[in-house]
Amino acid sequence: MVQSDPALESRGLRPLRIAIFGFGTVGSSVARIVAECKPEGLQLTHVFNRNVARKRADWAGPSVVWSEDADAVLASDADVIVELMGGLDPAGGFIRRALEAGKSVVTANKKLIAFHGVELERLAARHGGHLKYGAAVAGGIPVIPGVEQGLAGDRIEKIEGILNGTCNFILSKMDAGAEYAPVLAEAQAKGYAEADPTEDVGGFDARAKLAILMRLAMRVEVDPDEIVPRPITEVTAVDFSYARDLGCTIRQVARAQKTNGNVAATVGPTLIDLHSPMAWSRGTENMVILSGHYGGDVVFSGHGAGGHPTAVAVVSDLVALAHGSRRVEIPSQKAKVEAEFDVPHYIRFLVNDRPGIVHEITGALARESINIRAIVQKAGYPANALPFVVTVEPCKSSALQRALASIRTMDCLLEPPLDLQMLE
Ligand SMILES: NC(=O)C1=CN([C@@H]2O[C@H](COP(=O)(O)OP(=O)(O)OC[C@H]3O[C@@H](n4cnc5c(N)ncnc54)[C@H](OP(=O)(O)O)[C@@H]3O)[C@@H](O)[C@H]2O)C=CC1
Ligand SMILES: N[C@@H](CC=O)C(=O)O
Repeated sequence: MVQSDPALESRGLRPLRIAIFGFGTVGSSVARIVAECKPEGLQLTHVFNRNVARKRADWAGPSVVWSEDADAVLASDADVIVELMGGLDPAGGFIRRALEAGKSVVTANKKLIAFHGVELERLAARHGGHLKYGAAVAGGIPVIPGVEQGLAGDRIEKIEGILNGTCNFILSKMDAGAEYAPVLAEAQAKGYAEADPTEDVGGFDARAKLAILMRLAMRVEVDPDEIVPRPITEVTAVDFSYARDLGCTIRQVARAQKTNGNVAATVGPTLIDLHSPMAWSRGTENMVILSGHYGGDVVFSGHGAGGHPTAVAVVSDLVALAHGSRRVEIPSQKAKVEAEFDVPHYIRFLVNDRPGIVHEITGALARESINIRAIVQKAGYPANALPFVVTVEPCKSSALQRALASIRTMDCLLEPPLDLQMLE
C-alpha cells in the first residue's frame, strides 16, 4: 500500500517510490532520514536484503515491503532503485536490470561507477531513466554535484584530496599515538570501512573515487587499474615522528593532474605540511581541492564516511530526482594514466648500521641528478635497527624509482626504503 501525500496530490503529482537494495550502514541511514524528515515527494516502498527478517525496522514505515526476492522488487512499481549493497556483483546486475526497465538508480557504489559508470550512464539515457551517485565520492560532501553544476564552467587541471574516511580516521589517530590494528577495528565497528577493508587501507577505494572525479572534473575516462595505489599499512609510528620533525603529518592523499594533454594520478600515504588545510582533517573528514584554469582553487570538506553523512548525499540525489532534476551530461575522453609527478619526497630507511651507508645512498640519488634537501637521524634507536630519513627536492617519480632500485641492493637494509610524496 502506498501512502498518499496531499501536498503532492494537490499539484497532480505522486511520490517517487523508492526501493533500497542493501539495508546496512548507509541503507538504514537513508531509511532513517526519509522516515524522520519525510522529504516531499519521496516514499520508501521496498527494502531488499538477504536474510531480511533480521533487518526489519518498524520505524521505516508500515507500508514498506521487506523482501529477499530481488526479482520481485525489480519487477515492482518502485520508480527508483537505491543500490547500497556495494561491490561489482550482484549489485551491478541489479542496477543494469533496473535501468533496462526504465527505472532510475541512485547508488553510493564508487567501485562500480569507477569501472562501469560511463556504460551505465549510457544505459540509463537509452531507457529514459537517470543514474545518480552523489554519495560515491567523499560521502556526505557534495563534491559531485559541486563539480557537475558549480564547476562545469571551468577546466579543472588538478585534483588533490583526502578521499577515504577510514584511512583518515586511522592515520589521524596514529598521528596522536594510537596503534594501527585497534583503530582499523574501530573504523570497521563504526561502519566507515568497506566490507573488505583492504579496499580502504590498500588505496583502492580512494583510487575509484579519484577516477570518478577525474572523469567529471578533468573530463578524462581512465582505467582505475592504471592508477597503482600505495597502502597506508607501510606507515609506522617512526614515520609520524620523523614527519613531525619535518613540520608535516601523514595522510592518504589522492592526486591527479593534466598537463599538456598528459594525465598523471597517484594514491598513497603522503607527507602534508602542517600549514596545509589537509593536515587539519581528523577522523572521517575528507577534503578535495580542485584547481581550475579560470577559477583557481575550490575546496570541499566534510565527513567522507559514515551512515548518516553518506545517506544525506543519497537522499539529496533522491530529492533532486523527485523534483525532476537531470544529471548534467559531461563529455569525456579516454586517457592513459602515468604516475609521473615532479614533487619532493621523503625516504625512510631502516638499516643495520655500518660506515658508508649515507655515502652510497647519496651517490645513487646523485646519479639520477636528485638533490638532497635534508638528512634526519634521531637519537635513541639501536644501531642494529636504525631508522633515518632523507628528503629530496622535487624530482620525477621515475628518477627516484631508478635510484631506489639501486639503493635496494644495499646489504645493510632491514626492509625496503619507504618513499612518500610530500605535498607542499
Ligand atoms: N559506509 C560508508 O561510510 C560509505 C559507504 N559507501 C558505499 O555504500 C555502499 C554500502 O555501504 P555500507 O552501507 O557501508 O555497507 P554495509 O555492508 O553496511 O551494507 C551492505 C548491505 O547490503 C547487504 N548485502 C550485501 N550483499 C548482498 C547480497 N549479495 N544480497 C543481498 N544483500 C546484500 C548486506 O547484508 P548483510 O548484512 O547480510 O551483510 C548489508 O545489509 C557501498 O557501495 C559502499 O562503498 C559510500 C560512502 C560511504
Ligand atoms: N570506506 C569508505 C566509505 C566511504 O566512501 C571510506 O572510508 O571513505
